[in-house]
Amino acid sequence: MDREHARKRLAELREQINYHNYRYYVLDDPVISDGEYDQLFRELLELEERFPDLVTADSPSQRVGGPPLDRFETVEHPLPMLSLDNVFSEEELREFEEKIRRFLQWEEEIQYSAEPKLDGLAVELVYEEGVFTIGSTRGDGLVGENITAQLRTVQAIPLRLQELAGDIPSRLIVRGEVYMPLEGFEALNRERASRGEPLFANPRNAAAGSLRQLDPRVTASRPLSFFVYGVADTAVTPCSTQQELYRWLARLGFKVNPLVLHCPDIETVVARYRYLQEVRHQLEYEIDGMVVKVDSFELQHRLGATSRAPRWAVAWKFPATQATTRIKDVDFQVGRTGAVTPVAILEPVTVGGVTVQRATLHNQDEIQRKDLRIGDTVLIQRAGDVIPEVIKPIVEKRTGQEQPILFPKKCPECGHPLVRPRGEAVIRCINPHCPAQRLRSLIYFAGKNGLDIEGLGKKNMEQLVEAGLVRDLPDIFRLRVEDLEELDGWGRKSAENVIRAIRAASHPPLDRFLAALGIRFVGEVTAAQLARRFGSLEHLMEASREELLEVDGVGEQAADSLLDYFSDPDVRAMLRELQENGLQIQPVEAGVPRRLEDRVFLFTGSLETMSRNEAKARVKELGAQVATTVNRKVTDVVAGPSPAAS
Ligand SMILES: NC(=O)c1ccc[n+]([C@@H]2O[C@H](COP(=O)([O-])OP(=O)(O)OC[C@H]3O[C@@H](n4cnc5c(N)ncnc54)[C@H](O)[C@@H]3O)[C@@H](O)[C@H]2O)c1
Ligand SMILES: [Zn+2]
Repeated sequence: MDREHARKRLAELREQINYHNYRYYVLDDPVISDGEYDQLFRELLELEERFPDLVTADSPSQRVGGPPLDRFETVEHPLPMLSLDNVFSEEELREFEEKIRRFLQWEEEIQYSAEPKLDGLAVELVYEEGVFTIGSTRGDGLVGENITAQLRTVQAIPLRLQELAGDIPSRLIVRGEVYMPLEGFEALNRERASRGEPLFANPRNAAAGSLRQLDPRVTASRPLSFFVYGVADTAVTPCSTQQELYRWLARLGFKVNPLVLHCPDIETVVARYRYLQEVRHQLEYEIDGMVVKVDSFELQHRLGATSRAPRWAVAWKFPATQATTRIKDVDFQVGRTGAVTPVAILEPVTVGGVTVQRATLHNQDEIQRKDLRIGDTVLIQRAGDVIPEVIKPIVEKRTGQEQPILFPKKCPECGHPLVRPRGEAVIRCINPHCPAQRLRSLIYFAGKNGLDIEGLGKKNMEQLVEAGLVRDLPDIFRLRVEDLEELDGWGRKSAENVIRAIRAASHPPLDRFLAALGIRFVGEVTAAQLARRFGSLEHLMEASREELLEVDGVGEQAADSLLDYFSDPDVRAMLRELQENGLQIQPVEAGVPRRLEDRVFLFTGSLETMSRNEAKARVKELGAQVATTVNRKVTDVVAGPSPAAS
């Protein structure tokens, strides 16, 4: 690019970034995702590096955040509150260390503090003689908003420091992040949607919007919390490293994030990043990366800062989880239980390295609450293995050409009229012979949560159904090697393997078999309780409504669903046929002691002697429940030997 082009592009970028800064920092209502913003910013930095004389004083690269809102009084920060430079790969992290080494002419190992990068809002808290006096936002780094009254409502912020720590400096200025736990964020957005108010794009914007409320009572009603991560001036503390500082601050009564880790070298930092990336979706709050800080205060002082960020710290961002794209159309999918789920067909977009073309819209109510339309530009999110979802429309991008999303009246698979049972959010096809439900029941029955028949995954099952070899569950047990080996891409060997796997899976214990049937409202846990209470399929099929309701975990809906299911003559015929074709259900000893009842397990990392799925099945057999995220109900955490697990 020549100079003239660069000048033009830079002006464009500055204008765009300033607009997005305004949407983000002032309105708490961004119109692009953080990942997209980071790309613009990166392009700006790269161009400015190539053409240093084109850097202007008002460039976003020279500044922090946005101006304070004039509805608040301002607070001048005694020492500037800076941003952080970003890195996006291990290579860039190592360059960061190299730069430090050159700057300091330092040969020895550099020690670090590696910390979750909390996705909230930076605040500064001033304590005079141990008493909280002034609290402010970062603002533009030099001047922030006075939100003392609002911050007083945040329970995790101590109003008075504990004196246990010995001498407290007469004036102590701490900094940290106010954040909104995910559960509270989701509840807040649901509430806002039901009142027709605009949704927050993420917990960060929700936290910022909640803190910058003129009426502190509104702030008090929002679930905010706080983690401390530094002080303005380390010289007033008795500490000489970041780690000592955290221990000291904890003794004063501050909440320090439990995942902060002291790293003796850069290798440990890298391992820690991988670890945090693995557990991030199990945390109760959102993190968008890891902050790496040089541990020693002496080195921090020698390194100093630029006008925008300290040289002794860097943010290593996680791959993005959000992006913006357009809803081209909406598809309606019929699930195993007949539920009809609207799925947005998207303009393909990459999120964290994966191309996303579809996202769930959940149900009609969600669509209405979020006010989504075909043609809308939307913010989407793909977090972990979870199905991508549409967070909200970007209303600013509407052209007037958007179309409402209309639900079909008839099942897209079988044409049967759809119904919406009273009190339910979903619309269903209740035709028990609906082909969509059949196929999905078959897939579920043979899948991981069912009999787990190796070689009969989704793809193969679809092929068998298409070839007319399987229509209903009993057909699985009628399959012969000769039928399978003829199929496209099979052959003798794989046919034999699958037949062997079917035979091996044909003696399931009653609870497993029940779960595999995929009866509505009867999940694994309920299936296990039912098996234990009734012992055999015959007894269960004869159970009355009252008897069913006596079983733990069986409510009215599950009881009705079971009665409906077992009273259907087609189902009875199907169950008989299954057994005639070689399926032998193993009775379960009624009333065996269940040693882990009332316990809730959480597994993280890979385990040594069994797979995670195996371990989960094991504890469930013993009566425990399994959680997928850290929450208050969890009683036991089983962590695999991840190198840096804390
Ligand atoms: N979507 C948009 O339109 C838009 C617009 C502007 C900014 N942004 C987002 O904001 C970022 C820039 O914001 P920024 O200047 O606040 O920088 P930043 O959020 O990337 O990093 C600095 C901030 O990290 C926070 N932080 C969290 N944990 C920390 C810890 N353990 N130690 C120290 N600090 C910690 C602090 O609040 C600090 O101010 C962008 O990279 C982008 O993700 C998005
Ligand atoms: Zn149907």
